[in-house]
Amino acid sequence: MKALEVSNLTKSFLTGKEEAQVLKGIDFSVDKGEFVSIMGPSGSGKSTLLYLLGGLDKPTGGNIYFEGKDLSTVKKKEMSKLRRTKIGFVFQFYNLVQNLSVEDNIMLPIILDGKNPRNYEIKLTEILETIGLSDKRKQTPRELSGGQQQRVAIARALIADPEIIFLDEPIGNLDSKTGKEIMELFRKINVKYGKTLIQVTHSQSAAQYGTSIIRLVDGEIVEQREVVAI
Ligand SMILES: Nc1ncnc2c1ncn2[C@@H]1O[C@H](COP(=O)(O)OP(=O)(O)OP(=O)(O)O)[C@@H](O)[C@H]1O
Repeated sequence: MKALEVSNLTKSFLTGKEEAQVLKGIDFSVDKGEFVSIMGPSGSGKSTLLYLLGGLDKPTGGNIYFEGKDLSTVKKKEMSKLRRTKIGFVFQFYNLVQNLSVEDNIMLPIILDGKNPRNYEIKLTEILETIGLSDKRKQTPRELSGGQQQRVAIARALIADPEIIFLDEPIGNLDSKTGKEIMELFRKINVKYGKTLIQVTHSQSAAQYGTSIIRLVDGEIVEQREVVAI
């Protein structure tokens, strides 16, 4: 079963009178349970592609099928619901709410979805254990290291049990040892929990944790290959 299918996807931005075509007809698909890394030079369109796939922005042309559903037919309200329930995001700079505790940050998608956080207590405890922050649940983000803050962001992405998680340079702000630990955690989330992951990364070693690599150059896919375990 396909998690995502993309067909002839294009995206242009208008800056002043100039129209810049950033994505020039992208085609690929992602199976459920895959861990795809999108790589390529700065400005090649990686983040733009990730935001389109995650429904954070709209394409200029082409189609994105999310579990077979054409996103262009999904209304705004339904799209927000889809993002809250089926999609998780992890960003380079964590995007945590500074004055909320670790557990409240993690519960945010549940509260925003109008659900009762009490029903998620057991899940929260399990996730805190998985990410290794059971003893930090009452602390606030500024009391945590960068790696710990990224773990909280990962927990927040997991709490609603999404189908697919998008990662935008998830270890771009971390030292190499911490980055490795975070990548191990993503591998576990992929293999043990069967989540589909799509990451944008500049790091060849981070890409090696995935199952396949898509290389973008100047808004086009120039290479698509399986990751061979070394
Ligand atoms: N909202 C926007 N308005 C205008 N131009 C944009 C917008 N977003 C992105 N671009 C342009 O699209 C191009 C691709 O940007 P994008 O951020 O997708 O690249 P990237 O491959 O992720 O780069 P990096 O590795 O540096 O993050 C760039 O030239 C950028 O200036």
